[in-house]
Amino acid sequence: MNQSKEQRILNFVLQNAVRGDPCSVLDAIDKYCSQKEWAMNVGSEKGVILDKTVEEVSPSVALELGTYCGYSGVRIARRLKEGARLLTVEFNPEFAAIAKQMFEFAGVQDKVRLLEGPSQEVIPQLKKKYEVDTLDFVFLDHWKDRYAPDTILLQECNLLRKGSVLLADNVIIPGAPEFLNYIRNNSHFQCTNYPSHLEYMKAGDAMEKAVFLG
Ligand SMILES: O=C(NCCCCCn1ccnc1)c1cc(-c2ccc(F)cc2)cc(O)c1O
Ligand SMILES: [Mg+2]
Repeated sequence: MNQSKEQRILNFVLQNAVRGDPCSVLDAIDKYCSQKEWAMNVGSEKGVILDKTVEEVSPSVALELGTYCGYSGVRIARRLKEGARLLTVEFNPEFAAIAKQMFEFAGVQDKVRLLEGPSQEVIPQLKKKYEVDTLDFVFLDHWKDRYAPDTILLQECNLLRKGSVLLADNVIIPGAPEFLNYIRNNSHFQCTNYPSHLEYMKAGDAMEKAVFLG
């Protein structure tokens, strides 16, 4: 049975990166996906925006919606302070299996908890089942038509506190118009747009940061 693209990405990392070195894992994924096969990792250019936001927030508890192969999960986890943790949600079991191996190879598995399932089912479980009080940082990178409903769900579940930071990938390509419309017209959020480019391509993309004002 021939391999999936995601399996090929993982194999390239296992053969070309250094076990326990998150940066070498990120570099290997970026090398493979820019030279061999495009894949929907946030990539190195938008990755810098992600890095700076994580450093700024210095979250104790971070949530990622849309794990994929684990690229952004490794990117976030490598920047977390001692004792901080990342919860990452993936709907697709094949992607989740790849990401789990990616986290272990990168050596960030103790900081990352991979939750398999639809975000609309996982989010309401975060407080009771995963012992979350509130979320300091949320990276949205899953189905683009889920960004707005899941942002509403996070509020309904009292998972955001004054100062919680949301960062959304792909608000230009593929685009998240409903989310932008919702968040930019909501007085409880302070929004900032970060123009960039689609991962590994010249096409324009952007990330949107939204700070919850309580
Ligand atoms: O669809 C994307 N991500 C969600 C994948 C499924 C998430 C499943 N899931 C996980 C948890 N809950 C649900 C995505 C797409 C593109 C893209 C851009 C241009 C193009 F021509 C084709 C594709 C670029 C990205 O950066 C993306 O993130
Ligand atoms: Mg994305």
